[in-house]
Amino acid sequence: MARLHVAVGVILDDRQRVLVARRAAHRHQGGRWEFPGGKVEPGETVVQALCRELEEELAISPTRTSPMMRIEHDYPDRRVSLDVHRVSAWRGEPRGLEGQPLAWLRATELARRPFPQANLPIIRRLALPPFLIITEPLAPGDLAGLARRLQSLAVPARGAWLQLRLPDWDDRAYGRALALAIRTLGPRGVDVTANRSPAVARRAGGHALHLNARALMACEARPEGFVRVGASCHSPEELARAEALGLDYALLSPVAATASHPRQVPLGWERFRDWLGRVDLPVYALGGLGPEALELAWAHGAHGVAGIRGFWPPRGSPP
Ligand SMILES: Nc1nc2c([nH]c(=O)n2[C@@H]2O[C@H](COP(=O)(O)OP(=O)(O)OP(=O)(O)O)[C@@H](O)[C@H]2O)c(=O)[nH]1
Ligand SMILES: [Mg+2]
Repeated sequence: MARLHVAVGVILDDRQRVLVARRAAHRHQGGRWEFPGGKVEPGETVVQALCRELEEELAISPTRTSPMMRIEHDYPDRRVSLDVHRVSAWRGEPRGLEGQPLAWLRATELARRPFPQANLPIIRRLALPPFLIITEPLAPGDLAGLARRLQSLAVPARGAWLQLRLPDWDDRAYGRALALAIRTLGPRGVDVTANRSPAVARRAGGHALHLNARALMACEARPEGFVRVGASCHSPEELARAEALGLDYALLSPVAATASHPRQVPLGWERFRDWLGRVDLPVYALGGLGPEALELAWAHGAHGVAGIRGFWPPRGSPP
């Protein structure tokens, strides 16, 4: 059975909602929801096919696309290869030209609708927000200062999570900081990831864990008891280890020059794209980048942007 090559569009608005459509009952995987798209015709590139399908099905013309992932899936009656691209800008107002119902859904809402089995990796990937905000250095034990900084955080409309990175704090103070961050940011929709030993993270109520490159390379297996585990990487070997351990994401740095690590040689975007292309893992670009770099990061294969300075208001500015 020949594999069907399909161009699939993850159409994202500026609040990170995704446009989905319901497939007509009589079609393959009928009645389920889908990301709009269709078969790549002979002689077409994937992006050309995607643009044609979105014109035919939704009356929109994509003006900005970026590669997101590729999925091979075997149904009992059909083998498909989904070439998934983000669509982050387009001309026109989407309409269901084939009479198909449409809906704009947040990542958390996708999981509640029936999708074809092949789409599950897309839905899992969209559950990771595009921004990962890392805490700035802070005087050890200064919980009041941390509370003020967390209050001042302007959460991007596309969604973000926070990595609590306080390497100078001892375990006891770190545990209190983690509990405080979860309490403060949880209600604002910002998930908090601990950058500490699994035991300290668990004791403070943390459910997501981040490993630095040294901890990653020392790990024999994925740490247990966390809904999400990721790692900092600076080389293809470290990325390969993160993938082999079954981690959920990686940070790859430094993409550009940074004030916090002035002696490290930046990777540049071309090497960044080359390295992340060797693994099947969502990778955040880190190093000298702020939220404005998101489209550039997407264009180079990244899942999103991680950073410190570009995400926090200047110190001393009004809350
Ligand atoms: N468009 C789309 N197709 C998907 C998704 N997930 C998935 O398994 N598929 C499968 O990919 C195949 C091709 O998609 P399609 O039916 O949209 O193809 P098309 O627009 O060219 O339609 P046509 O068959 O009416 O010519 C179908 O077997 C479909 O079940 C998805 O999210 N979007
Ligand atoms: Mg279609």
